[in-house]
Amino acid sequence: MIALGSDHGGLALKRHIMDYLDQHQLAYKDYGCYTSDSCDYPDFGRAAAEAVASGECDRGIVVCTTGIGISITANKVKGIRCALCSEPLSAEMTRRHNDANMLALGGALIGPNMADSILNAFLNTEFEGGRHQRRVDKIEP
Ligand SMILES: O=C(CO)[C@H](O)[C@H](O)COP(=O)(O)O
Repeated sequence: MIALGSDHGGLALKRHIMDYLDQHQLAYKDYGCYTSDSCDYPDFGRAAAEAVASGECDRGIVVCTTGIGISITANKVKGIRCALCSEPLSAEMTRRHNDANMLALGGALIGPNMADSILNAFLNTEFEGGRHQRRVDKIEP
């Protein structure tokens, strides 16, 4: 189960991501926002991140205009490792090395084809463990 969250600036890309997940028969829960009315990204980034941290969802994907504010928000939740990615190699590497459990995207920066490439990498790459597990264990204060 994938937790989704966005503000108004990420809503269009989040809707594209929902289509992608539907096409790949991957289940998701949308923690808002639900309309294009101006809203506050921490409300929805935190809700999605808490769903991942609690185990209710396995991974999360969050979107705001730049992806920055909503990734900062998600990373304030204990247990969340949210990676802001603008190309697929970063998405692959953050899974392999950081065991990222959330992905952040910028709705104004990422087109649909690039989003699909990033999603393919994020959702289909396994954590390598080993020395990377030791480092991930040191992240939480
Ligand atoms: O990217 C964001 C945060 O990092 C927000 O989407 C952005 O700040 C929203 O701005 P506005 O209210 O002007 O649409």
